[in-house]
Formats: sequence, structure tokens, C-alpha cells
Amino acid sequence: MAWNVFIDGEAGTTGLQIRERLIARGDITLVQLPDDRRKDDTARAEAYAKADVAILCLPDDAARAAVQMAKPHGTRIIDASTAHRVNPDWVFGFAEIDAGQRARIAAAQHVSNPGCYSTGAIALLHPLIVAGLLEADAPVTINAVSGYTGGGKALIAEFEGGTAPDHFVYGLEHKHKHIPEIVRSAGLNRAPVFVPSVGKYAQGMVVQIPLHLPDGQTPADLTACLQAHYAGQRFVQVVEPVDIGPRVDPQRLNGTNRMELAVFPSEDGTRAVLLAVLDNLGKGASGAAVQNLNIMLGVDEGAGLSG
Ligand SMILES: NC(=O)C1=CN([C@@H]2O[C@H](COP(=O)(O)OP(=O)(O)OC[C@H]3O[C@@H](n4cnc5c(N)ncnc54)[C@H](OP(=O)(O)O)[C@@H]3O)[C@@H](O)[C@H]2O)C=CC1
Ligand SMILES: CC(=O)N[C@@H](CCC(=O)OP(=O)(O)O)C(=O)O
Repeated sequence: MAWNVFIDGEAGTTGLQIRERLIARGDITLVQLPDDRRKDDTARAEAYAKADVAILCLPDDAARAAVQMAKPHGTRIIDASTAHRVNPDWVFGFAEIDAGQRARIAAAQHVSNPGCYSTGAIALLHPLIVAGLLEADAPVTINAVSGYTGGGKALIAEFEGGTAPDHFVYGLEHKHKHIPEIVRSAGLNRAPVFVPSVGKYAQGMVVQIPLHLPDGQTPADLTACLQAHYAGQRFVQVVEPVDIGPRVDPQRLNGTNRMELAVFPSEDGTRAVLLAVLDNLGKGASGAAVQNLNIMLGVDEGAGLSG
């Protein structure tokens, strides 16, 4: 038996990469629309009626409307957009966040994928806050660099058309859309200062969180906490700085669903940089969507994914 899966927004950046990961699978039949009907609501409603699971790769407003369209048909949904990430009725689609999350995803009607930057930031912060190594109201700063596919078709056109600078910093109005989901899912009580940037390369991302450590805490304590939290995980690994540094390449995990976490210490042990590397279109979007789909269907979590 094959499951029917509809990727709404299949022609977009995230949608295309999900299709690539599902197209050859024998256990999945893609419900597809002809190009001239992909925004036709009658055709989309028919697709929702047929699908067991729909994956929304749409702008936020279109994702909210799609949920209403799917409702009469009872279609299970994975939303890649920002629309439902802090909605308490949706399950947050970061399987590794804690021991119970896979079961919650498996049973869910509605799963919301984390944002790409958020995946790295939450993966680093959540275990430390739960373990009491970082206060929930700590003044956290998050810096990051992403490949330009993170901005979807519009930003890709700017970079490939030569109208964007080779590297730019943004989010400086302190209103980036990932801040609410980072606060909620990391377990912070205070909004972090988040400064993302984009470089002239297509895919790949590094998220960095610099910390001054309190007296008595060492970088090794942070590493040990992350190692314990992610022990045995297939797609999230804690690595040594020497394995990925001293020059960390944001593209090192491209094409995979993996994320690497590391703690880079100062020589005297009083400071550290927490670092996450991932493919913004892998574990940061399309890979995570497929991982969540696999969990929801009860099949091998890594089916169709490169780890
Ligand atoms: N790119 C990334 O790294 C990540 C993206 N996301 C999220 O995934 C979602 C999709 O992003 P991304 O793939 O980058 O964006 P793109 O702009 O590349 O793709 C969006 C697609 O949605 C289509 N679309 C827009 N409105 C509708 C509608 N009403 N009905 C049907 N289709 C519609 C667009 O059509 P058309 O082709 O005609 O423009 C386009 O193909 C967004 O919410 C984004 O925030 C999440 C994590 C990471
Ligand atoms: C480079 C770039 O523009 N990145 C996007 C985030 C990409 C992502 O994670 O997607 P969501 O839109 O689903 O949150 C941004 O900063 O808005």
C-alpha cells in the first residue's frame, strides 16, 4: 500500500527538494497538479481530498488558507512555513528536541516544521536551559549565515541576477520571524538578539551563539550536556571543534539531513561559541519535512534522506 502525499507549493524551493526526496519511493504516491493548475483552488481542494498527508511549502498566508481548505477532508498536514510554529495546537516538528517528541509527531494531525535558523538555535539552547546550564532569562545573542536559497525564489533571483551584494547582514530591526519560535521552543523567557546574514552561495548555514560562561562552568560542561541530550541520534551529532574548524564551512552538510553541533572554547575556558551547521534546505526545511513525514507514517525515519 502507498500513501498519497500532496506537496502544495511543489514548484518552490522547499517543495522541489521535498519532491526530489519522495519521487522514487515505492511507499509514496505523489498527488501532483499540472503547472497551470497549481494555484487553482478547485484543483488544490481535490488534491487535499486525495492526500493522506499534505506538505505546505507556501508563504504564511497561503499556508493558513490551505489548512482551512484541507479541514473537511481530514488531511494530515506538515507546514514548512512560519504560520503555525508557536501555535499550541500544532506539534513542533523537531524530532530530536526531547525524548517524547517523536511520539507526538507520530500521533499528530498538524506538524509545524521549525525554521532553518531556529533549528540550529533551538538545538543548541534547549538542552542547556533544561539542564540549568543557561538561565531562561539569559541575554542570548545568535549570529548566523545562510545560503541564499533560504530566501526562496525571490532571493534566489536577486543573487542569480546579480542585484544582491555578495554578503549582507539583516534582521537589524530585531523582528525576525524566527525569534518567537526560538523563544518558545528553546525555553527562553527573554528574546535573543538575532543577527542573520546571507552569503553568495546557494545552500548551507552556520548558527553561532557566543557565551561568557559563569564562574565554575566550563565549555566541557556544555559539550557534555549536548552530547548526553543527542546521544544515539541519527541526524544530530555533537562533534569536536577540530572536526569542523577552525574555518567552519556552512556548506559542509549540504545534501544531507544532518546537523552538527560543537562548542568552541576560549583557551582559558571562560568563553565559548556554540555552533550549529546544517543545510538550510536539508535539516532546515525539506529534509526535516520528510523526516517528519516518515515519523507520521510510521516508516524508517531516514527513508529518502541522506544522513
Ligand atoms: N527556503 C528555505 O530555506 C526555507 C523555507 N521555508 C518556508 O517554506 C515555505 C516555502 O518557502 P520557499 O520554498 O523558500 O519559497 P518559494 O518562494 O521558493 O516557493 C513558494 C512556492 O509557493 C507557491 N505559491 C505561492 N502562493 C501560492 C498559493 N496561493 N497556492 C499555491 N502555491 C502558491 C509559489 O508559486 P510561484 O512559483 O508561482 O511563485 C512558489 O512555487 C515558506 O513559508 C518558507 O518560509 C522553511 C524553511 C527553510
Ligand atoms: C536567507 C533567508 O532569507 N532566510 C529566511 C528564513 C528561511 C527559513 O527558515 O524559512 P522560514 O521562512 O520557513 O522561516 C529569512 O530570514 O526570512
